[in-house]
This record gives sequence, structure tokens and C-alpha cells, in this order.
Amino acid sequence: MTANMHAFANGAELAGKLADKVAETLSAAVAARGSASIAVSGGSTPKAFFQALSSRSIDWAKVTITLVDERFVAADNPRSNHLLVQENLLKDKATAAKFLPLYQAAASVEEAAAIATEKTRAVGHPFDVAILGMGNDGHTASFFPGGSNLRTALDPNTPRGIITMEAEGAGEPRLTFTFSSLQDARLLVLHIEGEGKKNVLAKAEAAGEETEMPIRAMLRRAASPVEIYWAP
Ligand SMILES: O=C1O[C@H](COP(=O)(O)O)[C@@H](O)[C@H](O)[C@H]1O
Repeated sequence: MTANMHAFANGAELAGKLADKVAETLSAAVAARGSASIAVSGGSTPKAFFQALSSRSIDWAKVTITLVDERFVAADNPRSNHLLVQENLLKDKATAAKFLPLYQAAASVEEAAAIATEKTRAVGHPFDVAILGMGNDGHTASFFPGGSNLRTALDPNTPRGIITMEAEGAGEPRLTFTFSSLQDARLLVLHIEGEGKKNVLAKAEAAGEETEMPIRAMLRRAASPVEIYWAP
């Protein structure tokens, strides 16, 4: 639908400005509805933003944090998005926030998805904030090109909740919120850094199949405008 570009001089400036915007949105949600929700991405990009956000003065006890997506690995695995959030966001002032993990110690990833859907059912109708990332292959959340459940994940009629995804580029099996869960966040952000990601974004903004670059689903069909935060 709409995308707005916010470009910054460097990653530190972006992290601070994005933390300000997210803090303002979460505080407004608490003031309006008594609670706030945010879904964040993992990967290598959000670390500085998480650290900046953890220092902001918000009524964190009224904020629920969850993940946009997760690997089917326990929270002590170095590739866990939960671990990244634990070490960089759930500290300082944000220690008081409630965290809902997607990983569940279940016998199968499908069972974990069902449990995580149940445990997150009360949040995100819509999320106050969703922070998306994007891989060099054009994936966002765990919507991977060639993914086992990609069409279901991107289908606007698939209900809110978490489904599984397996793909060559994904490594471990994944748990991911569906497109319908994320696309109407009151503040929908795509956080990317580097010239390479800018080029990937330009390619995604051009004509082509959504299944080739699943970020296109968000750029083209999200109900909320996509606020793109970028720094070199
Ligand atoms: O696999 C993932 O990658 C994307 C992008 O990560 P980055 O390292 O290129 O920043 C991320 O948005 C997603 O949450 C994560 O699971």
C-alpha cells in the first residue's frame, strides 16, 4: 500500500530515533488501552535498537513483547531470537516487560506452533508495533522463498497465529507469525541497514512474484503503511 522511507546517517542514529518512535507508540497505547504489545524480529540488525529501546522510560510492566519469528531451537542456542531479545532488550528499564516466546519444548515444530498460537492469542489484534527485518533473499519474518508453508503464511485469509516454515535458506525449521497477524500493526516498521539491503529493497519494490521475494507481500498489501528505517 504505502511505504515511507526514513534514512539516517548511521546505525546508532537510526537505533535512537527508532527507539524514540517505538517508545512513543507503546506509551500512547498504554495511555489509550491500558496495555501495549510489540513483536520484534531477530537476526543481526536489531541489536543496537533493542539496547536503545531498553533504556526508554515506558510503563514496561504493561508491555508484552513477542517475536515476529523464531528458529525451532531452545533459548540457550546462539541462533535463538529469544536469546538476542533476552540479552539486548529484556534488561535495564525493559526488565519489567512480559515476554512471550515462540519456541516451545514440544515434540515437533507443528506442536510448538499450535502451543505458541494459543499462548499469544490475547495479543496482537492488532499489535501496537511490529518490527520486521529483511534477508538478502527478500524474506521477512520467516516467509522464505521456496518455504514449505509460504503460500499459507502469505494468504490474507490465513488467521492470526503462528505457523511452521521450512526452507533451504532458513537453516532450522521456523515458527512465524502469519502475514495477517503482522500487516495491520499500528506501527509497522521495516528495519534494514547497509547498501546491500537497500538494493534488495529496490528489487523488491519492482515488479515480480511475491513468492520470489516475500517482503513484497508487506510492501504491496499491508493494511498499515510500512515505515522503512534505513541506515548505511
Ligand atoms: O532469519 C532471520 O533473518 C531476518 C533478517 O536478519 P538479518 O540478520 O539480515 O538482519 C530477520 O528479520 C528474522 O527475524 C530472522 O529470523
